[in-house]
Amino acid sequence: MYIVTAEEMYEIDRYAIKKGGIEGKILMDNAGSQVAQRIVQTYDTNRKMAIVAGGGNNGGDGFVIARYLAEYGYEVTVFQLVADHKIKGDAAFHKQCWLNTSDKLTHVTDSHQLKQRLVDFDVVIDAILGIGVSGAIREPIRSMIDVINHLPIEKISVDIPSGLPANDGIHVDQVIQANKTYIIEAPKETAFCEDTSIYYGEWETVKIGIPQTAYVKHSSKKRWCKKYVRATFPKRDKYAHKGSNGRGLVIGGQLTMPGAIVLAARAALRSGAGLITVATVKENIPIVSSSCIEATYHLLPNLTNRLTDRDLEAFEKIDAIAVGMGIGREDSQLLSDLIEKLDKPLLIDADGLYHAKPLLEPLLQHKAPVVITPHYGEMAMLTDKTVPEVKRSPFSISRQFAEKHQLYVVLKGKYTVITAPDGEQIVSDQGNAGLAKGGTGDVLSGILLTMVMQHKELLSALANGCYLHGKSADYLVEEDHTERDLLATDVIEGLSQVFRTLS
Ligand SMILES: NC(=O)C1=CN([C@@H]2O[C@H](COP(=O)(O)OP(=O)(O)OC[C@H]3O[C@@H](n4cnc5c(N)ncnc54)[C@H](O)[C@@H]3O)[C@@H](O)[C@H]2O)[C@@H](O)CC1
Ligand SMILES: [K+]
Repeated sequence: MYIVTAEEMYEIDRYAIKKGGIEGKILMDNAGSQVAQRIVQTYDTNRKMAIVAGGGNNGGDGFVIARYLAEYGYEVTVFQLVADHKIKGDAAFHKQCWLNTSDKLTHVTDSHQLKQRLVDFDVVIDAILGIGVSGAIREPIRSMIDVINHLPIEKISVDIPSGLPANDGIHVDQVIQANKTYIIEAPKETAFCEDTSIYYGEWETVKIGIPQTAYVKHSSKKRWCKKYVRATFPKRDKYAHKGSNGRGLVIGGQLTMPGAIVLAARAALRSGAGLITVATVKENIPIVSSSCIEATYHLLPNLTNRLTDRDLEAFEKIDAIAVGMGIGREDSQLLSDLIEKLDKPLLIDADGLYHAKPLLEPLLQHKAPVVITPHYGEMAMLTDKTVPEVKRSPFSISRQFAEKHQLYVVLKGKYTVITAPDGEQIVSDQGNAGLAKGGTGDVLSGILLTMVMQHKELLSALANGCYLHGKSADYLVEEDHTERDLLATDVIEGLSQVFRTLS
C-alpha cells in the first residue's frame, strides 16, 4: 500500500485522468459510490444521514455519496456550507446530479444554524475539506467543525478528517474528530503521524480506479505488509554454512548495561545469523555467555579506547557491525575508529547515536552503508530539534537527514519510518504498546543486523526487520502475553512464529 503527500495524490489523479483517460467526474463518482457502499455495510437504512459539503472536490464526493445513499433507501440531506459560486467543475456537475433527483439541499452559513439542523440526524458525513486545505481554518468553517465535534453523533470523514492536512509537519488547527474515515485510494502521511492519526478514527481505503503505475511513478512511500516481506525475504540456501548466513559483530555493554548486548546478540542469532561475536569488556563476558552460549566473544579492555591492530584484524572477517547498545555516553574513540578503519556496514543504535552526532562528516565518507535507529528523543538530539517537532514531521525530518548525511534512518515509534539515502520511505506499523519497554530497541538492532547481512537491498532489509519485530510482539499479545507483561526477551522467542508465517 502506498502512502502519499497531497502533491503526490494530485499528480496521481492527473496521471489517471491524462494517461489513463478516466475523467475526473468518473473518479469522483467512483469515490462517492465506494464510500456509500461501505456506509451501507455498516449502518441500517433507518439512520438519518446528514452530509456537510464544502466548496472543493471533497464536497463533490459528498454530493455523490448523497445520491448513492438515497438510492440505497436512506433519508439524506446535504448541508452546503459555502456559497453556490464556490462550487465548480466536477463538484458542480455532481451537485447538479443530486439536485436533478432531490430537493434535499440546505444552505447553512453559520455554526449556530448548523448545530440546530444537525441535532435531528444520526450520522454526519464530513465532506467539508479534503487534501486541498491550506493555512489556518477560516470562519465560518472553523466554528462549524467545532460544532460537529461536540455533537453526540457518529462522524464519518471522506478522504481525510476536515481541517487536517495530508502532509506531515503542518501545525494542526481545527479538525473533525472522526469515528471513521474512508480514505480515497491511498492513505496520506498524517494517517501515520502519532499526533494526527488519532483524528482519522478507524480508517480504510476505497479504490476508485487509479492505475498502479500512477503510484509507481509518483509516490515515494509504502506501508510495509506481509506481501512485501514475502517478495523480498531471502530464501535460506539449502547448502548454506554458518559463514554464508552472515558473521555479525555486536559492540557495546558497559558494566552497568550488559543486558543490551545479550538481547541484541540473541535476537541476531534467532533471526538467522550464522555467527555472532560480541565485543565487550571482560566483566560482562560471563554474564553474556551464560545467556547466549551460541555467540563468540571478543575482549575489549574498555569501550572508550582506540581499536588496536588485533581488534581490527579480528573484525576484518565480519560482514556487518551493530554498535552502541549499552555503550554509555562517556567520550570514546571507538566509533570513529569503526568508521575510519573498517569498511563494514554499520548499524548505530542507542548511546552510539550520541557518539555519532559529532561524526556525521566522517560517516558521510564511510564506504559501506550506515544505518541509524533513533527513537524520537534520539532523533531530536541528532537534528537539534524538539521531540514534538520530530513527532509532527517524522517523514520530512527523516528524509532531510537521510539525504543530507547519506545514511539509512529507522525512526522508531508506533509508526516506524524507514528512510533510504535517496529519500524513499517505508512505514512499518506492526507491533503494539507492549514494545514500549526497555530492551526492545536492542532486540530490534540485533534483528536488523542479521537482515542487513542477508539482504541485497537494504531498505527492504530494514523494513523486514521491523516487520519481524512488530509481528512477533503482535502474535505474542494475541496469544500468551498481554501488552503489560511482554518483555524484550519474549519478542526474541516469538520470532520463530513469525518466520513460520513467511514460508
Ligand atoms: N480527481 C480528483 O482530484 C479527485 C479528488 N477527490 C476529492 O477531492 C479532494 C481534493 O479536492 P480539492 O483540491 O478541491 O480540495 P478540497 O476539497 O480540500 O477543497 C479545497 C477548498 O477548500 C477551501 N479551503 C482550503 N483551505 C481552507 C481553510 N484553511 N479554511 C477554509 N477553507 C479552506 C478552499 O476554498 C479550497 O478551494 C480530495 O480530498 C478528495 O476527497 C476525489 O473526488 C477523487 C478524485
Ligand atoms: K473531509
